[in-house]
Amino acid sequence: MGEIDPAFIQETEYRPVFKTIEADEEIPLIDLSVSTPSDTKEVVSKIGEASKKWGFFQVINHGVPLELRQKIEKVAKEFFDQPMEEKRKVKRDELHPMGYHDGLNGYFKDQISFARFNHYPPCPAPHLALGVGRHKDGGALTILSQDDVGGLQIGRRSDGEWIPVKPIPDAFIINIGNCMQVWSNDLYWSAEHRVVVNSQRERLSIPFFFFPSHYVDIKPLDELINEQNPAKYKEFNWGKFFASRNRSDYKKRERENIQIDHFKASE
Ligand SMILES: O=C(O)CCC(=O)C(=O)O
Ligand SMILES: [Fe+2]
Repeated sequence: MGEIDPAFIQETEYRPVFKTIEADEEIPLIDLSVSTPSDTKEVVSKIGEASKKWGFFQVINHGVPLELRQKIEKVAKEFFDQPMEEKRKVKRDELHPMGYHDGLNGYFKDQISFARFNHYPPCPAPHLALGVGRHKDGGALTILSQDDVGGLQIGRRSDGEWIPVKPIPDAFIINIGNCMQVWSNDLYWSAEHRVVVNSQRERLSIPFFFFPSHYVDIKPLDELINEQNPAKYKEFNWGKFFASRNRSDYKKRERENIQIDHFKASE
């Protein structure tokens, strides 16, 4: 285990505090197996409640074959086990904010959704650093596969307390992104989250970010808006919002990343 890259060292106020968090609450675990219409109704209602209260939930019995997931994890591990100079060839930088990116022969021409492979090596100073700093996912929805190591924490909607997300074998974590929060006019919540690291074990996670097409303009849905519930956001263009977030990821020390709060109607 070598030196810690200064880019990962957090300002004092953002460093993780390793107190034992009494898990007085956890994000909901939702079983997606249904056999009757009333089961479906119940699942839909649980997803709605979880999206309001937490903006995060885990699902089991999702229908994605375990072997497929294991195959993807194996390939990811092979990639991260390569020498650093090989991996550097696909490094993200300001000119190539997406790093290595496969356009899949244009099959997803208007689609800008993508999967990311996050690798967190053991860290010599977990109390100074974060694997991923606090942020909200910008898109519509994220589906995250994590291994059994743990480290993801989410800011509870009610009080901002950091709550760990327990690894559950073969579950997927689903979280609401910024677009969904705006479409629902703040009914559903795009929760802040971060990743703490540890000095013992490496960790792998694979989020899939569902994004609208770049030309889509985002605003609260008309059917949710009325005099009692006025639009809480001004319209903004998703492609521009995303591009600007991507660029400012590389300047985070100088400038705050653009957030949906900047489009609040009252401002
Ligand atoms: O590694 C994780 O558990 C979450 C990563 C994450 O939040 C992200 O890539 O946006
Ligand atoms: Fe995230």
